[in-house]
Amino acid sequence: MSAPRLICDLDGTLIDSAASLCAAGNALLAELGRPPVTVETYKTFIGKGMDVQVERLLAHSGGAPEAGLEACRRRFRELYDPTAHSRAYPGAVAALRRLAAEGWRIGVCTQKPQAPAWRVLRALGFDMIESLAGGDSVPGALKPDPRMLAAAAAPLGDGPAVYVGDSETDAETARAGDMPFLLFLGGYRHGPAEAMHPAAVFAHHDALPALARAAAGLAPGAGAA
Ligand SMILES: O=C(O)COP(=O)(O)O
Ligand SMILES: [Mg+2]
Repeated sequence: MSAPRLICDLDGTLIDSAASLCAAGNALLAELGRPPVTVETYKTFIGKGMDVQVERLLAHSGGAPEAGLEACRRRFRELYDPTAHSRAYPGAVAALRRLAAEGWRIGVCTQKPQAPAWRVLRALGFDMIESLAGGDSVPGALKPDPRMLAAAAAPLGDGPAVYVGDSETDAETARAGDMPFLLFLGGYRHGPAEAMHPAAVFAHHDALPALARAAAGLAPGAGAA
């Protein structure tokens, strides 16, 4: 059988990155002479990519400044350091290592541009990731466009594929891409989990390998070999 494939969202699923995004947002606000926002507030801006985050942040803090939205988006990218204040969720690296050792092929599908996404994955020990589709991978497409999921999955062969994410956008992406969806409850979703109709939910990444096997239709403990 072809190797099973696990496609993972990044922010709020593999890494807790809200503090690093919030730090860039607050540095931008400081340059504009505006007061900072809390990480909890910043989490409500996450889900549709960095450009939308900046738009929502500025709308929250008084509207687009004279410099213009595009200039602020560019400045945000310059200020953003994906490795500062980011951490892997407990057990996330171990869960993916375990699946990779069983023969799974693993990719990432994120709204974050590819360069900072690869940087933070390498910095936090996700060396089993083989493919990545980012916000700048498919021209004009962000999740929930299923071309994003296809771009992450295609380099990994043609085995059964499962998508794991944390947000409403991820649930829609999985539906559009016709993949079973596993929902991590500790990320940045904006509403109740039930409304997203996941195949399964988990609160700690220790649970992920068994849920991924079940969602891919594999026997418990079975790998690709
Ligand atoms: O950038 C965002 O808004 C969300 O990023 P993600 O797709 O990695 O969760
Ligand atoms: Mg996410």
